Amino acid sequence: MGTVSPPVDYTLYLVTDRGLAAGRSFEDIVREGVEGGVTLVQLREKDLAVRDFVACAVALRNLLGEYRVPLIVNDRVDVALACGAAGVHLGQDDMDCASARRIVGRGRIVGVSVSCVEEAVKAEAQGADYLGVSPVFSTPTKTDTPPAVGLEGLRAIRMAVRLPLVAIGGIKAENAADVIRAGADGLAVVSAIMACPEPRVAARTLKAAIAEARARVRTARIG
Ligand SMILES: Cc1ncc(COP(=O)(O)OP(=O)(O)O)c(N)n1
Ligand SMILES: Cc1ncsc1CCOP(=O)(O)O
Ligand SMILES: [Mg+2]
Repeated sequence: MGTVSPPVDYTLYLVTDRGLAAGRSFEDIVREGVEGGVTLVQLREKDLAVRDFVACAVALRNLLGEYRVPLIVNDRVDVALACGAAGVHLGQDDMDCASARRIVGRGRIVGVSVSCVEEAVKAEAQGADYLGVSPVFSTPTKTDTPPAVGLEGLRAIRMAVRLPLVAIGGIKAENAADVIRAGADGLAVVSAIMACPEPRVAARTLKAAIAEARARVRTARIG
């Protein structure tokens, strides 16, 4: 398993999509999300030239540095290294986890998207730091995905691996408790914060839902 210091808080993971900014400043949305309780941010850019991707990543890393919130870069190991990000997130069609680990070493986070037990077990064996269980629910934000794994699929992956699990896909405050109960350590969201007119409130609401669900899980374990 990869080791990262200091420990990463996966509780509320904001994955960016500037297409959802709707005329607002992308940086302001991220800032408000962080002020509302986002604990980790992933820069997800699909259309930027690599030079612009790096520039954007450096700017975001500087912004997040004010709050001591780590930055993860989606898809690109080179961009993650170039901007001094805390880590990189890789899907099943991106660079494989073992190769990425060889490049970034032990001091950076490598996250891997998984949608079944087999992928989860493999990513754990290859040294991933966390898994993005993806998608838990189908979502208009990303449609080129495997079928949604649902709460049952998430539970099965929880039983199979020890790594922190971040649930992504269709996560909202309304289903946050179910997802935490099914075994997620954290929730990753795009539209629930990026498309919300009040990102600070959205983050706060999600954070409260997670805290309450965790407290209930703890109580149920004791009782
Ligand atoms: C936390 C997290 N989990 C899953 C994904 C999806 O990654 P991937 O399958 O590579 O798809 P793209 O995001 O690259 O379109 C993610 N980005 N973050
Ligand atoms: C990036 C990504 N990977 C799997 S689903 C998804 C999008 C999640 O978006 P939303 O939180 O708006 O459902
Ligand atoms: Mg990817």
